[in-house]
Amino acid sequence: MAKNLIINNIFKRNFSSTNALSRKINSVSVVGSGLMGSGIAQVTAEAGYSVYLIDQNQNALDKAMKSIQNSLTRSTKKRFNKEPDHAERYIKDTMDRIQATTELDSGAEKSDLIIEAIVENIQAKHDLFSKLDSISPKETIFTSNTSSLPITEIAQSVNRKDRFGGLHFFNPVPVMKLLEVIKTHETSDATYKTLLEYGLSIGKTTVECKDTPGFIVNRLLVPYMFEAVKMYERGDASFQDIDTAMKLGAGYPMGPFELLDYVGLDTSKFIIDGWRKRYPNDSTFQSSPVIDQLVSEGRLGRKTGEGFYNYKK
Ligand SMILES: CCCCCCCC(=O)CC(=O)SCCNC(=O)CCNC(=O)[C@H](O)C(C)(C)COP(=O)(O)OP(=O)(O)OC[C@H]1O[C@@H](n2cnc3c(N)ncnc32)[C@H](O)[C@@H]1OP(=O)(O)O
Ligand SMILES: NC(=O)C1=CN([C@@H]2O[C@H](COP(=O)(O)OP(=O)(O)OC[C@H]3O[C@@H](n4cnc5c(N)ncnc54)[C@H](O)[C@@H]3O)[C@@H](O)[C@H]2O)C=CC1
Repeated sequence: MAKNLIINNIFKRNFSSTNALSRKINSVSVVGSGLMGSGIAQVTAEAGYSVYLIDQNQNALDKAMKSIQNSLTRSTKKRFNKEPDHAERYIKDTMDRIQATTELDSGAEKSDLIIEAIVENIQAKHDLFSKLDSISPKETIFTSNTSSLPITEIAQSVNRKDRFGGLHFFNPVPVMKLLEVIKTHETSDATYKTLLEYGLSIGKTTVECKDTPGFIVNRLLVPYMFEAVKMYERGDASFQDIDTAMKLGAGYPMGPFELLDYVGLDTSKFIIDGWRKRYPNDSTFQSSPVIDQLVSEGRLGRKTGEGFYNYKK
């Protein structure tokens, strides 16, 4: 009941403010098939869209398709508990809706919506979007799943600034219910409405965000996580005890170090390095010698089997 009320209120708020017509989305390209892109492709395909999952790296695509299959197996086990045939068909139908490819053109030429989930680097994102701008139909809407870069800055590389917004998902995408939908000064009402509708169609609860640093969640979460790292680096507490304290004392599902490993230490480093450059006088974003060291050793967290914790055992 309470959940429906919240969703209804979100509907009212979202749709009362504009008469703009949204655009129908049939086909979605997700560029970047890592941790986030694979989850975004999965939930989009589960909602019935036809999905192109695009990556420059064939191994990453193979790994993504395996992880989607595993995730679907996990979630359908409970959902279709007494109907294993339904579960099997659901998984097959969902997988069949996803086309994995290294060819950017093949998806971009046919998609109504493109969701970018590549590495957190402004130059890489600019290079990608300027290519996409030249090959995609002019109506196609572009979005970024960036954790920390301003959407307005990413959109500088394209002409269609009215058809550009942010769709910020949370990890693990199939489980986390929130979707931050970001509007820049140039995002049109029709584009924004389409993005909100897409979010609801994949079963997420949407929140409306301005293009402010870290949007809502990361503006609060990133400083907290880096305070935890500094506490550990000062020797005030072990990282294991900080995790235990925040789980049992503050009710978080994961402690900050477990979460850093879960997000990926490379991505976390990209975020903090980027914010330090942008806000050089803010001590919150000082570099972390411990994270720099782990990243230089290739210990990137769960995805490599080791970060603060060891997952290989
Ligand atoms: C600079 C610093 C860095 C900044 C970071 C910025 C990054 C961003 O831009 C934004 C982000 O994403 S921040 C990260 C947000 N995510 C979190 O905080 C996750 C916290 N952890 C959790 O919620 C649970 O531990 C979690 C849900 C993960 C696991 O829950 P449990 O510990 O209870 O474990 P399970 O019992 O195994 O799972 C619970 C239910 O979830 C299902 N599940 C888990 N993973 C899944 C997956 N990958 N695919 C499908 N289903 C999955 C699992 O099956 C289970 O379902 P039920 O059996 O139905 O309950
Ligand atoms: N890891 C997390 O918890 C979250 C990350 N994000 C954001 O999502 C984006 C992706 O993050 P992750 O999935 O964690 O990264 P990841 O490192 O797991 O995956 C990135 C993928 O992009 C591919 N790639 C890189 N450049 C490419 C290009 N030019 N064309 C095609 N593919 C390319 C790589 O081969 C790799 O497979 C970043 O912007 C990150 O900030 C957002 C929310 C949560």
